[in-house]
Amino acid sequence: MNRYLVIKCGGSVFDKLTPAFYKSIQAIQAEGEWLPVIVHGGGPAITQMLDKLAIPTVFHHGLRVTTQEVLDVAEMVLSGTMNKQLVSNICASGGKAIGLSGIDGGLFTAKPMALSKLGYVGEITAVDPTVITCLCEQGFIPVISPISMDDKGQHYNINADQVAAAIAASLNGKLCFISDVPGILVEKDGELTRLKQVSDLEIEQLIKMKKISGGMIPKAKAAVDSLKQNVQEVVIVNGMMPECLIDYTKGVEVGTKIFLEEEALHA
Ligand SMILES: Nc1ncnc2c1ncn2[C@@H]1O[C@H](COP(=O)(O)OP(=O)(O)O)[C@@H](O)[C@H]1O
Ligand SMILES: CC(=O)N[C@@H](CCC(=O)OP(=O)(O)O)C(=O)O
Repeated sequence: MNRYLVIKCGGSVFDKLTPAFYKSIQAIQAEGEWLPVIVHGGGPAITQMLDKLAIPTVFHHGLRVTTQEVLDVAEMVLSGTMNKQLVSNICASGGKAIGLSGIDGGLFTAKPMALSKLGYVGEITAVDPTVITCLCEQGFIPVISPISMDDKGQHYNINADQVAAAIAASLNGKLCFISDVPGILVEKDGELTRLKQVSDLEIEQLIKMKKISGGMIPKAKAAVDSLKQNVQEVVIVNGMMPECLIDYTKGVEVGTKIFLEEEALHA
């Protein structure tokens, strides 16, 4: 039984996470059943810094078009401000957190994404989780920024949901996306309703029908990809409910659970 719980903290919810949330990460580790590993984003903070520097922000299907100057800002914000803030928040709540990016310890490598108009947006080519397992075994909580490089040393900006999926797959763990919404929402009788669970095929349809849009597109796709790479379970939950993580580890139904239709048929 593999015990890694990868928790992806979205930039959308970062400012709203309370000390109770960070304490819950530390409590999960102390309880002993799960080894927490944090992957974080920081999209809104990158956009804010780009605005300050009068550099335009362009997104294509939920991914940031990344020129060299955008890459410099993304790395500064993600591996600098965001990563250290998250590490200090966990440490202040009693946990022993340590910050890393894909570059550190050769954690994950990247190549440019096929869509050339995205610039220095990377897709992951390999993950070597050794540094994570070593840190977790020593009682640390790794906090990972989604910046990496290729074999020539070129750095890339990678969507944090994709990084979380690849890390969870390499650890054969569970994956929990913490966002600013209670899960995947769809309109039902004029009201936005949370889907308790949703299959890969339904996600494809919802994206086609534009009922899943913006940042939820890479998240939903990363969730499906991770299941195809043997991640045990994936949920999207609301970080504004600090008890959501503890509830999840106790088996309480929270957020939206993603599943593969094919596996459900054979279950
Ligand atoms: N069907 C949907 N259900 C829920 N959120 C959606 C949906 N379609 C688009 N979104 C948007 O996706 C956002 C979450 O993605 P994103 O902002 O990238 O979050 P994060 O920073 O947590 O990765 C939500 O705040 C919401 O605006
Ligand atoms: C290529 C790409 O889009 N990279 C993201 C990396 C940060 C991220 O994913 O942040 P969230 O989790 O807050 O969305 C970006 O530049 O915004």
